[in-house]
Amino acid sequence: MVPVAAFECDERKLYGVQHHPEVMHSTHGQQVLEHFLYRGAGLEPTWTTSNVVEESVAAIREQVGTKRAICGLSGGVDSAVAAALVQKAIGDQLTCVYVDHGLMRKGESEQVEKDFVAATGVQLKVVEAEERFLSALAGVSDPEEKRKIIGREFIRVFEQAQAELVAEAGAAGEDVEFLVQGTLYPDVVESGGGTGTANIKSHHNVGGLPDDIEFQLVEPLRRLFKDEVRMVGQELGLPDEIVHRQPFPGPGLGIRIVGEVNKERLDLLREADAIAREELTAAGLDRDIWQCPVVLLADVRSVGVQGDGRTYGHPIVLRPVSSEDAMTADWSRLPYDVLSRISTRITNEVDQVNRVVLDITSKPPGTIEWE
Ligand SMILES: Nc1ncnc2c1ncn2[C@@H]1O[C@H](COP(=O)(O)OP(=O)(O)OP(=O)(O)O)[C@@H](O)[C@H]1O
Repeated sequence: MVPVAAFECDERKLYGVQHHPEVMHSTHGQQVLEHFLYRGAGLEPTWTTSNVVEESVAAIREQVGTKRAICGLSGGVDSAVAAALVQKAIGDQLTCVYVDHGLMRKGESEQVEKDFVAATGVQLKVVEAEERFLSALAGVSDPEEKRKIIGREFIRVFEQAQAELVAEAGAAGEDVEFLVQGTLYPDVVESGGGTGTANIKSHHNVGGLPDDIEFQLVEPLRRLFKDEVRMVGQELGLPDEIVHRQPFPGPGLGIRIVGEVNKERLDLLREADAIAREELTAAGLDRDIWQCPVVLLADVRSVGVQGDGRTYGHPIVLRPVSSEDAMTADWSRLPYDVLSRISTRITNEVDQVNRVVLDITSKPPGTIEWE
């Protein structure tokens, strides 16, 4: 971390550094970089969230003009912040679409439908599609099959909503030409840096948005990293639950039920997951863990004893992990008393669950999600 050489060059000093000051755990890494940029290279620290917001708003207005735009909201940070920025720039020229597939966690649809709308004033079209998704998933337990079905249904539903909006706007003599995407800088790098009219991130869990769409993209987060996106979200006054949401897969709880997915099982899992999240938050652990999938082993039963009787119920798995980038992960060493509270509450409060187990596998070999 110590500078190993300093050259005179163009009246400014260039410092050579021996290792990776940008990596979060490098001691004094931040200081070394600040020194290099502000003193060595003579740059000014002008990056502030309010500058970023101002500049993005101006750029979006310039790009979209008087046309209309749409944006799919997933409940995740990226699309929420992207939508909030675009809303700030062009107001009611933007319409957001939220597909409620019935696979969200407890309270998440309300966060999008009520809290996000209240914080931003955005126009939102909600598509209630729970029944459609659940009937498409009926009888399916293979994980890949589930993902495909959810992705396929999502695209169909989204396309339909999109077509309706385009038709409504057309009837009013307006054009919908833009689609807002929450593409971040790492996505840009990953996909080779190109820009243009579509090729939406192809690694999407949900299957992504349709790739034959004829919209121009508005991607206000293209130059930001995740932590910067959260800062911008905060600056825009978005609810904490959205800004600090941990990663959650597009197919939602559909891939956290090992076995067939149905409403009853989803409700059980929603309860168990809500308890785990509540206790982790109460213990102040949200920022220490990367995410904590809660999984229902619907195809497994074990014997238990609750009250006066014998039970034959399902196990719930807790999968708390620590990670920097989700490529590798380690299981989080959560305090025993926190684990104990979660276990006691889940077995007491969630019907048909008589056992809570902890997943202590790192990634690799185990993935973060079970399916
Ligand atoms: N339920 C949904 N309703 C409407 N749009 C959605 C929904 N789920 C996903 N999308 C759209 O598809 C994009 C990709 O979905 P994915 O779940 O992979 O998101 P992501 O890349 O993790 O970003 P985010 O943080 O926005 O969720 C989202 O950014 C959003 O625009």
